Amino acid sequence: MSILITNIKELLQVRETNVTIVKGKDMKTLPILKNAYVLIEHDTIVEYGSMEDCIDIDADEIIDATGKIVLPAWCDSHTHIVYAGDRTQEFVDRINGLSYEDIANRGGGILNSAETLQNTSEDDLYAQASKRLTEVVKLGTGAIEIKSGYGLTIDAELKMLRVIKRLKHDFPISIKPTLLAAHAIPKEFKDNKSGFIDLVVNEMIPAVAKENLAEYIDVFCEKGYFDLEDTERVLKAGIEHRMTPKIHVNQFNAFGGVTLGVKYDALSVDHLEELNDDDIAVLKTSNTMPVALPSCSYFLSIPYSPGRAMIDAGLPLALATDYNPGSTPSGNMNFVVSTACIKMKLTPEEAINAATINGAYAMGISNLYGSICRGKKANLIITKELPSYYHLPYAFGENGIETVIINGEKF
Ligand SMILES: N=CN[C@@H](CCC(=O)O)C(=O)O
Ligand SMILES: [Zn+2]
Repeated sequence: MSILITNIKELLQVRETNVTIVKGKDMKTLPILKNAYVLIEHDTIVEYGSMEDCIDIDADEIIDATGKIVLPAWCDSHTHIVYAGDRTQEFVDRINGLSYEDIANRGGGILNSAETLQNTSEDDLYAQASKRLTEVVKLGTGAIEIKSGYGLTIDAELKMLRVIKRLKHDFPISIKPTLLAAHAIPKEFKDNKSGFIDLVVNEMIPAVAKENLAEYIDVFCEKGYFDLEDTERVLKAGIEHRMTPKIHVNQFNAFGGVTLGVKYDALSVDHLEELNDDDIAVLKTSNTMPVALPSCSYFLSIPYSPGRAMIDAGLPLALATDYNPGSTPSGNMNFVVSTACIKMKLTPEEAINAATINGAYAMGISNLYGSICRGKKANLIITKELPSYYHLPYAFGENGIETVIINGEKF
């Protein structure tokens, strides 16, 4: 099967060499080809170029993209898309004055989602997650990371990870599974946090590793959740079981989580709404990708991660949704890109780099995803007719996407 996309008004993120990360001022550059074509064979981008050179190319299907933009599908490197039910009541409680912290302190929040998930069958959980995943792929997501963390018991964490495994099997997009056992302290361990860490380290991580269900190990390193010592214990155990750290840090407080992540060579450190100069300095010495989650800031009305300062300091930056029932009930990467431009002052070029190639880096797949490059996977977005690619972040809330191609097939 081959597809030839012709007359593309603007072909974005075209890379002649297989660039796998973009940092600092290079993020301002988004290579673009005007009046272009792309040729896909099976699941791979095999050629692209100017329409002037598109002669004698035949394909099983030709898509005329006159007036339209083509770009790599979004790479969403941080989600909790496998969850049960919703937290709409907490949403209303927050409108009426409670904070995210107040809700967690009275036993709601993550514990609320964990209770619902524990009482949901694996099939039902799969059905709920698969509906969400279908929707986000239609919104242009072509690779995604999915975390556990609403189980908090061995059985329920395994249930979540098995659902992720089924999604991986049933969907054409790339899915990366993460074990986030240390997401909140279960009620039964309220006064025995170290007992819960023992359970995570001695039982959950080995059980998950035995079934090979997670590539990454995550911890919610935050005041009231897990401190540096807890985080270090979990990361070490994960690494011993061949999982790479990829952690939640600095959402509400900056107290050394970034340095710890870098010490253990985390693939990414995510959230970073509260970031200080030391954090930026240590990230500069590392291969760790900082990941910002602007829809979480929007939904919780908390500060936005200082993406502008990070890029100006020479760092790379990735953008992801954080799709989850409590802090970000949205998996729309288009909104993330818009919000990063509007609220974090990223240029459209920086935001698109952050949501494609750098998002792929934060999932360890930027050799195959995140740019238009010969030999890379054919995961592409074709927009509706648009005046220019600026309209993607500018016309926030509008769905500019017409077609999504995943692995060389229309989704
Ligand atoms: N902050 C920790 N975990 C999720 C939210 C969890 C929840 O509220 O359900 C996040 O990344 O925002
Ligand atoms: Zn998260």
